[in-house]
Amino acid sequence: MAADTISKSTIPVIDMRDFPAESGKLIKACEDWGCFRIVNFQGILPESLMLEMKAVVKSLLELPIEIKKRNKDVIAGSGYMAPSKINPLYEALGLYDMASPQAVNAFCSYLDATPHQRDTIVKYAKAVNELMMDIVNKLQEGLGINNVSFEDWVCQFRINKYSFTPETVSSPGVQLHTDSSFLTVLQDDETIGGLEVMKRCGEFEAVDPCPGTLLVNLGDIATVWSNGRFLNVKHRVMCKEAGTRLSIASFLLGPKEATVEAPPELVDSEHPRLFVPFTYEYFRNLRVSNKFHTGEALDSLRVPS
Ligand SMILES: O=C(O)CCC(=O)C(=O)O
Ligand SMILES: [Fe+2]
Repeated sequence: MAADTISKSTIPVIDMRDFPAESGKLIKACEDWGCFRIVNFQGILPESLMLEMKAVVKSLLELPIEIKKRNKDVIAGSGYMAPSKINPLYEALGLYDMASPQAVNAFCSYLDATPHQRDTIVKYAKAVNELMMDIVNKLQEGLGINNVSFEDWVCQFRINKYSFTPETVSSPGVQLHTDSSFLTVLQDDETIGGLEVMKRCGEFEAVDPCPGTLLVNLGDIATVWSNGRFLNVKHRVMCKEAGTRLSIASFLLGPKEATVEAPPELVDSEHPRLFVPFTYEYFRNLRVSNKFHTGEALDSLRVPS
């Protein structure tokens, strides 16, 4: 797909087959927007697998609530989220550590998944992880950084369902937030829109559906790792039309045990280290226990100036 056939929206579009030519545009997208759409990644994640995964997600989210409730948290907020007072139109299932066969097995067993559904989840997780590694390597090349390995970083899935009706038009689907992750690969709905990203100036930009492409959002950990260069994009979902919106978010969270810190290439006397090193687990607990949704957790982790 050619980059210039994509939507009216001005969100940057990155052609994954056109590197290093797209490198400057990729880094600028991370700095100015904290998000971008990617095209031409089908060699890693074929469209047929994206559609198959969407069908699996749809049937899992249609299970009776008693079954969905068996998908318990492994870390704060990683399991089933029922519709709530704050987000009554929204529910989600989650799989923490999608690269772990035991974690995938537990998730599938609790939800009585069929062998075909399990197989699709495993294939999708592997492809999305490979795509994430491709993206982070392109980011590193763009910044002139070598040798940082992201292989042991934990990945989490969240599959989201929004039940929109004519009566709920203009209501929020999911409240304004940043992702806690380094980056999020989002397979959004093919037809039902509603996602909005906040630009640096504070205005919202609608992210229109664009089947066969993926949206990449940068989260709080990207801001820390890039020593403040990358924007942790704030975003929300609004009900714009009646219909069911289904999205699949795959989060590259942080290292399993090591601390998150900017690589030395991004730190010098003109760019002093902005954040103290911390583990992802510490950060996640800080965010969840204080109900920090839009990056406020980063404030208390700044190096005193
Ligand atoms: O459903 C969407 O499009 C957005 C989901 C999202 O922002 C998230 O899961 O963090
Ligand atoms: Fe998000």
